[in-house]
Amino acid sequence: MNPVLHAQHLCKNYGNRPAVQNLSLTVRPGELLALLGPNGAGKSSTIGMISGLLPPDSGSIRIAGVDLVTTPDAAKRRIGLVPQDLALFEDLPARTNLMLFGALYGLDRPTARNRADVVLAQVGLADRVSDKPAAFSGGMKRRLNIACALMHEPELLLLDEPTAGVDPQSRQAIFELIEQLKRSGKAVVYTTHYMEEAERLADRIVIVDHGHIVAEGTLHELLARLPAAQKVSLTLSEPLAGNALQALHDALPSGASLTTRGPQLCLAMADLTRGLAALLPALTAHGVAVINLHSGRASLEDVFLTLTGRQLRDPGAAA
Ligand SMILES: Nc1ncnc2c1ncn2[C@@H]1O[C@H](COP(=O)(O)OP(=O)(O)OP(=O)(O)O)[C@@H](O)[C@H]1O
Repeated sequence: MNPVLHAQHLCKNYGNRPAVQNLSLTVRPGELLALLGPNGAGKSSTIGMISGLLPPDSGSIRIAGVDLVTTPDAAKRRIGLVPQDLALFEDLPARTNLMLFGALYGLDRPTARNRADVVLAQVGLADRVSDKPAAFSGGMKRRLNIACALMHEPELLLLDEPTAGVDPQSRQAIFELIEQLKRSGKAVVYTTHYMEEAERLADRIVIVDHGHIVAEGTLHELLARLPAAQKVSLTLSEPLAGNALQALHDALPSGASLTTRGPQLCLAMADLTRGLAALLPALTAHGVAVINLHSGRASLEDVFLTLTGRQLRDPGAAA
């Protein structure tokens, strides 16, 4: 199947600051590619370039075979952009909002009206056609924002952090909508810094950091790059002092990876039983008790940590 998005060697600098460096992406019909990275990684700049809003300094972008740089109008008709910041007219009814977007994409009035009702049903807002976004919840506004991008039936959908600030119920509705769009053959690029979203929705994941691709593949392929796909998380009675942490590192067999965040301690290694047998006595020796323990498989967070030595998510950020 020919790719809907074929972007190659994209570069973007702001002044002297490189934001995106030699980044290439390919997405096929029915495929969702998650662009995952911490704040400032270059996700929005990438979306800006592949939506035709931000000219790349270099590189090429083809949308369903159409060159976005040399024939922007024809290429943009195939793209639906859902920007990170809501782009809605708060005091106009939902259907009017959609019809305005339809007009922007060149739909005539009867077609725009029909499409508005179709997409409102798709995003679960069929009973709110005459209501204004000003009276909507954050999640409902997000869903209407997505509906706007679907008016002209684009082949490529670009979603820039579409669940920012939404309640769990709307988040679930957005996930189901995206899965339905995928099934209908849309190609989707989805930026997020929530690894759980990438794990749930993505067919392929591209992890970016400082404008570079640091890893890409399916979730399975990315996890397979880790030295240990199993881990155990412990909640301690108190955070470890620096010397205690060093002592734990010294006590562990080689190949073990130990990370801490406040009173949370995470151990990953191929043979967890051997690791725990060394770790637990060392904790006791430092007078630290274990108040909770659970084991699980490694996550994209661990992939990022292994590749960059840093955490994907700002430890202070809300989930
Ligand atoms: N208009 C701009 N002018 C100057 N620098 C910019 C501009 N937009 C982005 N940057 C810088 O480019 C880099 C990449 O930013 P970008 O917004 O693309 O990242 P992001 O991964 O989308 O981040 P976030 O998750 O916070 O939205 C950052 O260092 C940012 O400060």
